[in-house]
Amino acid sequence: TRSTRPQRLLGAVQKNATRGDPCSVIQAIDHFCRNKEWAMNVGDEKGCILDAVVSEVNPATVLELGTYCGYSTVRIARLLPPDAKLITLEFNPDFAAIARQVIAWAGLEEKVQLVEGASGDWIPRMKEQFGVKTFDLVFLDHWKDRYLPDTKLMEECGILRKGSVLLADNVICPGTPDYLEFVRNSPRYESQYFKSHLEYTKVEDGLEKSVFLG
Ligand SMILES: Cc1ncnc2c1ncn2[C@@H]1O[C@H](/C=C/CNC(=O)c2cc(-c3ccc(F)cc3)cc(O)c2O)[C@@H](O)[C@H]1O
Ligand SMILES: [Mg+2]
Repeated sequence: TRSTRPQRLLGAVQKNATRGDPCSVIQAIDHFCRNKEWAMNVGDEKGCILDAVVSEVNPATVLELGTYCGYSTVRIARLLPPDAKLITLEFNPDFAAIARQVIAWAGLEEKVQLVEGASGDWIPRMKEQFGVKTFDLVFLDHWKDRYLPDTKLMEECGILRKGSVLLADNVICPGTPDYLEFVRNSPRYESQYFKSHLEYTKVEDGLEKSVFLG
């Protein structure tokens, strides 16, 4: 049977990237998506903004919602200090299997814990399951209608602390209007929009950075 796009993306990584070299994995995926088949990775342009926020926050604990093929997982994990931890949630087992191999090819398994399951089920269990009290940085890139409910859930579960940074992809395209309205109008967040473009296209998109004020 015909391979899937994530399988072909993994093939491009294994063919063109150097094992243990995260930058070559990122480049291989961006080249594949720009020249062969578009895929919903945060991409190189928004990826540079992601890199800047990760470097600024210098997080010890990161939560990623929506792993897909692991592109942003690799982008983030490559910038983390040695004993920092990135937990990434993915409920599609086929995508999770691809992402594990992409993360392994980049040599970042030690820093990444990929958890298969739905964010709504796992957010309440972060403390007991992984011993993580709060997250310094959360990257939201899963179903767009889950950004707001999951943010409210993270608040309720107490996994955000004063100063925790939420960084949300696709706030313009496909768009997350209810989430954007919430973080921009809630007194509990200080929000900032980073204008960019939809990955590998000229369409406007951007990232919203929201600092939880406690
Ligand atoms: C509650 C829950 N729990 C766990 N995993 C979850 C989860 N909800 C989803 N997932 C997982 O996360 C990824 C889903 C990502 C959704 N992203 C997008 O839909 C997306 C779309 C575009 C896009 C833009 C213009 C177009 F014309 C077409 C597509 C661009 C993007 O950057 C996107 O992120 C995917 O791997 C899915 O299994
Ligand atoms: Mg996205």
